[in-house]
Amino acid sequence: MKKITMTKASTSSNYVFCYICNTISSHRYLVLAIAISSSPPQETTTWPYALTNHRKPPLTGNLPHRALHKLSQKYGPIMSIRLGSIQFVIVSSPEAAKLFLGTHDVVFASRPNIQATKYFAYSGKGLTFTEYGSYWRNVRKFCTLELLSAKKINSFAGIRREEIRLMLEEIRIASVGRKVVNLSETVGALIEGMTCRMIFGKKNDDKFLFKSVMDESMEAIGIFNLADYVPMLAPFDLQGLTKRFKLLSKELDEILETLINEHEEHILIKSQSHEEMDFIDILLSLKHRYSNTHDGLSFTIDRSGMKCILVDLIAGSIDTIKTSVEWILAALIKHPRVMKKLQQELKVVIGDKHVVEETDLPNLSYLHMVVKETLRLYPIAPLLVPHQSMEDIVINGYNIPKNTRLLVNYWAFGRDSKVWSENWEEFLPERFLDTEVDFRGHDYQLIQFGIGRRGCPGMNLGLLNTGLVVSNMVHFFDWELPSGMSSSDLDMKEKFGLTTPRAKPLLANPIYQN
Ligand code: HEM
Repeated sequence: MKKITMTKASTSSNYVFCYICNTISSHRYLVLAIAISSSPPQETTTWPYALTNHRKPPLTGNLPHRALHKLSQKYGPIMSIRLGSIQFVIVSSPEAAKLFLGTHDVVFASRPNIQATKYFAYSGKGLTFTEYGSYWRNVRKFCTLELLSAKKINSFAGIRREEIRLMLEEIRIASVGRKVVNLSETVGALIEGMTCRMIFGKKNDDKFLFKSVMDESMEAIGIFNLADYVPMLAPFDLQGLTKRFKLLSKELDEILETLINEHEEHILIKSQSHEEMDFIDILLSLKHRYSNTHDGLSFTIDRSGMKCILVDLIAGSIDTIKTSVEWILAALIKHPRVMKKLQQELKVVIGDKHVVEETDLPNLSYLHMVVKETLRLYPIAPLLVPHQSMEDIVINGYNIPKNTRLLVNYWAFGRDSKVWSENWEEFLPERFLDTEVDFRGHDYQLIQFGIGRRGCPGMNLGLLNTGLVVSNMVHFFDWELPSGMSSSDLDMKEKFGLTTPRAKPLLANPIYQN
C-alpha cells in the first residue's frame, strides 16, 4: 500500500491507493496473474460482496472489514482504493458516514451493477441491487407499505408463535436427553421456516428446496468476480462463474415460477376470503386492485419484478436474522453475568407464561441493550451493502467521481474509542442505559441496518424476530457449553460473506428451567 494524493482537490493524505493500482496496466496483469495461477480453490474466501476463488483475496485477506479498519487507523476515516477499473471509497467513522449517508445521501443512493445482478436480480428489477430512480422508489414504497408495514407484520404473529413453540419443544426434548444442540442450525431452521411461511405460505421440505438453491446462489454471488473489476475479461468466464450463475438462476427461477403459478390458481378465492395473504398473494393481488400507495405500480411490476422482490426479501431476511440471534446467544453464553441479568428481567416481566409474546418485548429494556451491544461488536453486515455515486461530488475537499463505490465499514465504528470510550472492547450492555442511541434514530454510531434512503426496510421485522427468539431461548433454558468448556473458551471469530456469521457453529447443552 502506498499513500498518494489522488485528485486535484485533495489536500491531505486521507486517500490510499493500492500500489498495484498506481499503474493501471501492471494492476491488470497482476489481477490476471492471480486468477490464472491459482490452483483449484480449496475453500471459498470473501472480499466485499464478492468472494475470491483464489486463496488469498486481493488486498484485504479473508476478513476485509478488519484489514480495512487497520488501514483506516493509518490513513484516516475516508480512504480510496482502486481495484481493476473500479474506484472504492471506504468510510470508517460515524462522522464520515454522516457526510456520505446523511448530507450527500442522494448522491450515494444507487447500487453497483455487478454481473450477478443480471442473473439473480433480473437485471435490477427489485430493491437491493436496483439502481436509484423512480422504479426503485415505487417498489420500495410498495414493500414498506404493503409487505413490511406494522399491520402486515403483526398479521404473521401466529406463524411466529407456532414455529417458536415447536422449536422450544424440540430443545426441551434435547435437554431431557442431555443432548448438545447445534444452535446455529436450530435457529437457522426456525428463521427459515417463519420467513418461508410469511413469503410463500409454506416451509422448505423435501420437495420444496428453495433454501438450498438460494444458499448456493448467495455463495456464488459472493465470489470475487474478476469480470466485475476487469470487464474485458468477462467473455472468457475464467472462473466459470457466468456458467454457474446461469445454472443457479435458472433453477431459482423455476422454483419461483412454480410457487407463483400455484398461488395464481387460488388468488381470486383467497382475496375474497378471510384467509391470511402471504407475500406472493399480495404481489399477485396488485393486478386486481388499485392502490394509491403505489401509483401505477401494477403496470410497472411485471413477473420478473415480482420474482426479484421475492428473492430480495428472502435474501434480506433469513441469514441476517439467523446471524444476529446466533451472535447474541453466543455473547450471552460467553458473559454469564449478562445472561443472568437478562433472565432475571424475563422472570419479572414474563413470569410463568408458556411463551414470551411479541407484546412483552417493549417491556424488556435490558434485552434491547443486549441486542444493541452485540450488534455493535459483532455486525451482521460489517460493510453494509455497497452504494454507488450517481454524480461527481466534492466531499471534505476530495473529488469523488461519478460511479465510485462506497463501502461503509460499520465494523470499525464499534471499535472507535472516541465514540464508545476506552472500554469499547468490553461487552457491556449497560453502556446503553439512560441513552437514546438506537438503530431507529439518527445515530450514525449504530447503523447496523444502514440509514437514509437505502436503509433496511425490514429493520422492524428483523428486530422483532431477533428479540422474540432470543428471549424465548434464554427464558426457558439455561445454556452450558459442551465437554466442560468454560465461557471464556468460547471462540468468537467471524467468517466474512454476504452476512458475517460465527466461523464455528454454536453448540450448547440446554437445561430446562421449570
Ligand atoms: C437483523 C436483521 C437485518 C439486518 C442486520 C439487516 C441489515 C441490512 C443492511 C445493512 C442493509 C443495507 C443498508 C445500506 O445499504 O446502507 C439492508 C438492506 C436491505 N434489507 Fe435488511 N437487514 C435485516 C433484516 C431484513 C429483513 C427482515 C428484510 C425483509 C424482509 C430485509 C430486507 C432488506 C432489503 C430489501 C434491503 C435493500 C434496501 C434497498 O436497497 O433499498 N432486511 N439490510
